[in-house]
Amino acid sequence: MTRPGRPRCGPLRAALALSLEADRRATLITFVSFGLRPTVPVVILYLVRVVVDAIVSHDQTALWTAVGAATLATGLSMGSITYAIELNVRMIEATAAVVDRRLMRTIGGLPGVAHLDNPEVLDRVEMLRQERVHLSEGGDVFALVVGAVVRALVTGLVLAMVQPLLLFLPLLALPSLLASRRGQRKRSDAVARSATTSRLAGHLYTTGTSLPAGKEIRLFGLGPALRERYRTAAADADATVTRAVWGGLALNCAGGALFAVGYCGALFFVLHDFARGTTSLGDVVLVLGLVTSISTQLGQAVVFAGFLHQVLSASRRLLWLERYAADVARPAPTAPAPGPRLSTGIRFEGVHFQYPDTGTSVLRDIDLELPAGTVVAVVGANGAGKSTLIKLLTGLYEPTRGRITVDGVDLREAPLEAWYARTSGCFQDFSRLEFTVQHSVGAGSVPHADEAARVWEAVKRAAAADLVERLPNGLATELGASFDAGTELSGGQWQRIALARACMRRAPCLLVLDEPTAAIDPLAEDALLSAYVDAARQSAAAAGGITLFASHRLSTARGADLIVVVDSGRIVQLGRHGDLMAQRDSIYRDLYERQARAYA
Ligand SMILES: Nc1ncnc2c1ncn2[C@@H]1O[C@H](COP(=O)(O)OP(=O)(O)OP(=O)(O)O)[C@@H](O)[C@H]1O
Repeated sequence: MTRPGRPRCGPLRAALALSLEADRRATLITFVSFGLRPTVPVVILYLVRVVVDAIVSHDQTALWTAVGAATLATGLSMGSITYAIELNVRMIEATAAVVDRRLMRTIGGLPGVAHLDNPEVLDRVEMLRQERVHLSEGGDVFALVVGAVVRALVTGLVLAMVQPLLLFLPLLALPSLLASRRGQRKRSDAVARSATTSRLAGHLYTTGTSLPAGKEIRLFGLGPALRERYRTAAADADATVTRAVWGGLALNCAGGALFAVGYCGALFFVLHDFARGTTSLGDVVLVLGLVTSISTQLGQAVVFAGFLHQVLSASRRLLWLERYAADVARPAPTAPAPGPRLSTGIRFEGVHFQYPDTGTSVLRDIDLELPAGTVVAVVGANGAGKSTLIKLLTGLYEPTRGRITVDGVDLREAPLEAWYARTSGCFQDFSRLEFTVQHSVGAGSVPHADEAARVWEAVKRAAAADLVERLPNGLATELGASFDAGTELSGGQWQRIALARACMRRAPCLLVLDEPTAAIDPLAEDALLSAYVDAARQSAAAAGGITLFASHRLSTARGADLIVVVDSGRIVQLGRHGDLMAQRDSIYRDLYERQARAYA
């Protein structure tokens, strides 16, 4: 597993940069406002001291000047708060959107999909999903911390003016703050330790509340078992974190007790000075007010320090993920981008493949030549390795050993994005993109997604015109439950939309169709497959394109130029239908005849 190197900037800077990127003006105003506002109560207490001393000494000018200044400070503070809070909320919302975009970009930018199989990456992504909110509050929390620090400094300064020894009082708050920091560390370590269990609990929750799983949950009476498994997983994750929180609380209490002793000492000290006549009544009022407010400030500082810790640990995770993405990025390509036309074809040379963090190879000793312009069928039993072969061909995974070449160029050396752009496909676990039909299909070629004529052409090539014509608003029909009045489609209808999406690129060098008709009725299946063979021939003529489909139904493979029979991760037979049927001890013929009898 790749270990990311050191990030280029610290977590605090990274968190602040997010707020500034989201809304610079709101962030700066929040800093100024939240940074200065906490000093207002200290200033007012100081003015109260002036008022008290002015009353004692009958100094009318000082009295009314101080009352006026206190009124002005309170008014300004009250007047500005609504505006500042409004901007603060705006800053948090805008930052949340920036964080989401960053996460989508980072995760979407990981080369291929192998990293999304990595449990450590999945755990970090899951934690980041949970902690996104802390990242969006980074600017806000930093402003609160700055405010607390400024207030502590001003309080210390004012106390020192009365009696320099009182300056030590705020210092007694330090152990409490350090204890809180340690407690927060324990908590976030516990969150990291329980990430896998939390991920499992999250999966169980999503399964228990999602529409697709709802049918089986009811039919099989899975609800109670699912809830019980969720309860156990959530309780496990929670117990780990709760233990850490209790440990942190004990430390906090010890720190708080130390401060309480100092607080009592300070009160005793000032009252003693007043009794001796070395401080004024105003000083006593001032010190009593400030010392009392220090305990509130301390409580706030502990909370803010906790918030800051959450922001920093979320920011560290984001930096880790970004660094990881940068470290696993493919080296600059040394081969040119594949051209628009395939001349010789694609070759597998001694390819082995093993999924990340698994001990077994699912593809072994694959040597295979797919000539340009051919229609290839990959057949085999469940788990034989058909989909994996397709994922390697499209560059979504890299071989663990051996190489795949396109017109003689090793795919690892070619620019991956350029190869993606020359391919198209419909995967077994195709996406149900809940957009309008136009955009759900058009997503197959983003530059042409808004061109209705181009989208219709793809819909027709996927033999899905009858489906789209029957929808209430044709191409403008909104699909899925994400829309208020979205049209829900059947499984087969969604697959036709996914197939139409695969047809948006007119002449790809490689078109892969993994079980393209699995959810489609047998009558439509025939029409669809002939449409594909026609399209494949056109693509072959235009771009030397290879059309490769994986299927369990061997009858669909009959017309292919090449049939690849895969069994337990190895190619066991290769050839045209007639040749394979004619071979002695042919696994293909055996399977074909058994299927023919079963479907007869
Ligand atoms: N993401 C993954 N991580 C680990 N193992 C995987 C993953 N995907 C597939 N496998 C394993 O790889 C093997 C081949 O799977 P693959 O999906 O390629 O088979 P298939 O021939 O397409 O099967 P089916 O006909 O059922 O779709 C299986 O044993 C499967 O358990």
